[in-house]
Amino acid sequence: MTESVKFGGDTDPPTGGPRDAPSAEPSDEQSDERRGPIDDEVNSATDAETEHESAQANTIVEARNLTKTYGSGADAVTAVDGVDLDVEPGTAVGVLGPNGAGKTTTIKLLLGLVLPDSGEALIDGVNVLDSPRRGYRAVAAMLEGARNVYWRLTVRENVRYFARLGDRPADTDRIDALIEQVGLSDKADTTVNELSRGMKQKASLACTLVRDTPVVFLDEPTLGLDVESSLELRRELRTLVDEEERTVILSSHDMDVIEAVCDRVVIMNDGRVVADDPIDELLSVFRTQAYRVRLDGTLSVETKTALESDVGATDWVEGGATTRFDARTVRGEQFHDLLATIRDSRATFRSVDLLEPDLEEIFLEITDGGGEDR
Ligand SMILES: Nc1ncnc2c1ncn2[C@@H]1O[C@H](COP(=O)(O)OP(=O)(O)OP(=O)(O)O)[C@@H](O)[C@H]1O
Repeated sequence: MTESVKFGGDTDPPTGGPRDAPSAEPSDEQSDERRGPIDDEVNSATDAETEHESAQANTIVEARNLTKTYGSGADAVTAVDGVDLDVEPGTAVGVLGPNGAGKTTTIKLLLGLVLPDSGEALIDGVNVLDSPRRGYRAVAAMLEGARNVYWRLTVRENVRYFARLGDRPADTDRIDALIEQVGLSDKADTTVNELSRGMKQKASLACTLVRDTPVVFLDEPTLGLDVESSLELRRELRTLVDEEERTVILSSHDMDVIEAVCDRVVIMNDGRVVADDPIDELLSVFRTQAYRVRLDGTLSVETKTALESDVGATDWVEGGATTRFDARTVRGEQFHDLLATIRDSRATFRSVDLLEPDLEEIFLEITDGGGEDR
């Protein structure tokens, strides 16, 4: 969901004035999720009392020992298990993990959409459960793709509607610019239910970004987008962080998106945070350098087997008198061993090129294979 209204793929258009508190989207999670507009929020005096004196002065999103178990007894599933998180303003944090790792539940807990069994979530120092209205003022979120937008409204009507929910409503130019940015200018006056899935996703994104909130949560933002739109979105998200100092927290299975957008990566597995590092550090800690090797000549079966086990040689391309392979896991001095092995063979080097480290390999290594269904 994007934010402040009740969502549904084919819900009626909003008829009343905008409300500025989110509600959970329709789902089978009713017993666990907060429902409906949050009318019971206490007044600002109580808000002040509940305001968190953050130990981390420079933190805009905080999770403190968040834990959530769905179901009970033999059916109990601990989706989130003691998650701590501190996010600095003006950074982009990627949340990675295999299916069922607890990413979406963590985001819903941070948004106050799911009630934790224990722990607390704070946005801009405000406890989102105690003071949802104040917490949500700082946040826009897009969960589960296009379920947040009103399908019977046009793209422009949707974006305009969500724009009005902000403290500083976007003007027509900004609305048009956002619609153009997500590549929907020629569909601006088309009702959302006439759009393709990818276009619905784009409309949903425009609605999320239009409120100019300091914090933006995006769950799988590139799902359903074509390559060009996905690249454009990465640029847009990075601009939000670099030029507007907004904080972006996104979950994605798309490693390229995470690498392109995020300063930091949180990797989850079985409801726990198993790695939380600046992206560069993560890449270098696990860096086994990868090289593409081109040879004149061919290699014996024994040499190939040795290269496969020693330096992760893979993707063999052997044609006539040439050989090409990628050595995927070359650590430090192993590079010299690789050179020596080739020199001892009948082949000679044509070229050796450094390959970019692959975040996906790192992620799979950390999560021990990444779960059954990946
Ligand atoms: N409403 C619910 N009722 C019962 N179990 C749930 C509910 N929501 C999530 N779960 C379970 O909690 C665990 C974590 O789910 P969650 O959706 O948070 O993971 P995820 O990392 O976002 O997964 P994915 O990458 O597949 O979206 C899973 O085992 C899931 O089946």
